[in-house]
Amino acid sequence: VSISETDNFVQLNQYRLMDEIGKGSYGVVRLCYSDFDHTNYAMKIISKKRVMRKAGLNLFCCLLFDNFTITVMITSIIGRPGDNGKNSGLENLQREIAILKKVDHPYVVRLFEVLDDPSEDNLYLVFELVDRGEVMEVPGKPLSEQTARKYFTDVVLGLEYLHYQKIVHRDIKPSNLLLGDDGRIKIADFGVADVFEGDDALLNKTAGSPAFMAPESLQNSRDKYSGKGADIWALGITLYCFIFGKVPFDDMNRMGLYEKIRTEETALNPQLEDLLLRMLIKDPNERITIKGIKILVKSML
Ligand SMILES: COc1ccc(C(=O)/C=C\Nc2cc(OC)c(C(=O)O)cc2Cl)cc1
Repeated sequence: VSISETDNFVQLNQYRLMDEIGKGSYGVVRLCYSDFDHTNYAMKIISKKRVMRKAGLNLFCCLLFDNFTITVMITSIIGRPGDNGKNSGLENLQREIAILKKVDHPYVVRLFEVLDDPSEDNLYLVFELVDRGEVMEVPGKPLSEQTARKYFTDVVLGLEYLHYQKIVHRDIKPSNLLLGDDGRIKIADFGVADVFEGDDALLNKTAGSPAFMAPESLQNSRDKYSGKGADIWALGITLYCFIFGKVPFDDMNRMGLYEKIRTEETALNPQLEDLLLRMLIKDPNERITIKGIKILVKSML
């Protein structure tokens, strides 16, 4: 990887890096332009050190002699029982890249190239640019029902493809759904995705974003839970976000949030829906009255 800092932009091989267009726990995504094919791409920049640290690896120590940097990687993988160390940072990264190389579907983001200079901390993933970025902000402006249904259908087909390929995504949420100029959705971010054998992934650790975690993944029992089922739950929370512009379960405190996910009925309970429908009856003679509303609300409380 030849890196040149001329003027005020970075050139990586044929790619000229431009504005930052995405940011997350993984690192940043920058818009980049290729001199080869005169096309824009999205470049995800991942710090290998940060990935290692995040995976609970000990620090490596770097001894500097003269101008040589002899990096002695003294790492001890703090594996959790049953992890058999597969969660070390670089294994995570290799798994993510292997999955990205395997997927090929109109509703899943496409990886074109990986630029990895062993002597460099950064790893560069070159993706197709999905022009309009994240489908929506959460909390944010709800989508119209028609738009919500359109996007939801794309995600369902994209997720069906991933499950068919024996991949569970494990972090389905609006910020990982990118919107193209063609109005189609692409599922992105396989940072915590997993491949499985047989009919389903049997998981025992949580992953992804707390507000989208399935209740069965938050039980204190050691029982394993279905990876596909957890993706479907996250898809449900995502659809709720499309319609209401916010997540159904929220709490300042992580434990409080988990309790709500485990126990609280989804705010859109049938009675609320029933009340809404009765208030929105076109025919005023059929429409619910204040008296009727008070009876319904009382039965809801
Ligand atoms: C306003 O215009 C915009 C156009 C494109 C973007 C954009 O692309 C953002 C994130 N992109 C990505 C993120 C990923 O993970 C977190 C992955 C992955 O790891 O699969 C791939 C991509 Cl592309 C943003 C704004």
